[in-house]
Amino acid sequence: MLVLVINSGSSSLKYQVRETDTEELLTKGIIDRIGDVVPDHAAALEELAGRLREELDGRSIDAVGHRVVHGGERFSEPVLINNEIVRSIERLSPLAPLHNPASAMGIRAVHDKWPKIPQVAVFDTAFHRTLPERAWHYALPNTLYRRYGIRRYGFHGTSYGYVAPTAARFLGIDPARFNAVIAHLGNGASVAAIRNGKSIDTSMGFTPLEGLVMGTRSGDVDPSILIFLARQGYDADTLDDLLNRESGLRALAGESDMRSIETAAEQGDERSRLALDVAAYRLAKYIGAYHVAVGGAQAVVFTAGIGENGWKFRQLVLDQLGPLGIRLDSEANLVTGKQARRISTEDSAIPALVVPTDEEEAIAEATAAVVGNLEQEPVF
Ligand SMILES: Nc1ncnc2c1ncn2[C@@H]1O[C@H](COP(=O)(O)OP(=O)(O)O)[C@@H](O)[C@H]1O
Ligand SMILES: CC(=O)OP(=O)(O)O
Ligand SMILES: [Mg+2]
Repeated sequence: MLVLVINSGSSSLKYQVRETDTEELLTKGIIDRIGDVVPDHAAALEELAGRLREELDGRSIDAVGHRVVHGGERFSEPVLINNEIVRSIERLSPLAPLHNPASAMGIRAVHDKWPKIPQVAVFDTAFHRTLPERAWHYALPNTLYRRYGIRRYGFHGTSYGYVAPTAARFLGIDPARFNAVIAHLGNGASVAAIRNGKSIDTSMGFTPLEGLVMGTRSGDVDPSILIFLARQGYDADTLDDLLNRESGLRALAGESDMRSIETAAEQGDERSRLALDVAAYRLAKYIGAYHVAVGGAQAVVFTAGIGENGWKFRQLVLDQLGPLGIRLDSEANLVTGKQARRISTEDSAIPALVVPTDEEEAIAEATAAVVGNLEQEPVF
């Protein structure tokens, strides 16, 4: 089945076309500067359609799979999209302001352009539906959960669902018996505690803001800071911008891209060094905590842009994990590439791994599975 995978961001649309029967990647690319050079998602889709006509040699797409970040409590599996499902994704927009609105626009644009192609939504939150209540319930009045759905949801689940079994198989462990701590470190970053192959805790919460230091997001802060700032006159939109777009590495180093920060730190820039320190220390603490949560991890796994490529950042984190008996193999840590690999020494008490994620492949497969099982023509 020829599946177009779309990962819509607020200002970009990343796409891949995959033949799921042969696992072949036919083409991939990104259309960025939506809202600027490209006016909107409909225009981005026109651009994409033009590119696909050239790149696919007249072959036509059978299904479209979308990454949708927030699925709330409703979605625990990939679903065939219809109008009611898009509205449900739109209703969840306040809970993932950087992500859900773009997904909904992408879905509507595809429907307007190719009304007959079945579309599937694959949710970042779905993999975390196994969190026990003690992990998802905040210590807040229960009315907030009942009235607004305020609880921990967790994100990057499509990635964890792909990386966890891959890491288990790499180590020769049954994926259903695998205990691990996995760090997904991209623009957004989170950690997941995996016990018996399932998510039992994760650092992102009600929205993708809690937890680690990210490119432009603060991660954990004392909530009183917000109360204090509100009393200074900061309104909700200003706080949203502050925490989601102007904090994290950007606030500490003046720059949100890890490559530039590592280079600047190398050249002696103090702010960049502090940014790396704050981010690595936060992650090391989470790994220690989740080692306890999973009842003893059989592996610590790094994935996504920084996790797969940022060897200096990995070193900063792993150098703090001596108390867990983890020993970094500095040479293995320099190996690059798309293969799963061990970066700890033979005598490390827990293996540290790099396992490249492939959210698009996971989305393509999930999409083909949903569409392959349809008994009748879908109605949007
Ligand atoms: N060689 C590298 N060394 C260090 N960091 C890298 C390297 N390549 C990519 N990154 C970092 O990975 C991050 C982006 O990760 P990615 O998973 O692509 O993010 P997203 O999918 O959330 O946009 C950026 O901070 C980028 O600087
Ligand atoms: C959920 C999330 O933060 O996604 P991303 O890392 O793609 O921003
Ligand atoms: Mg990502």
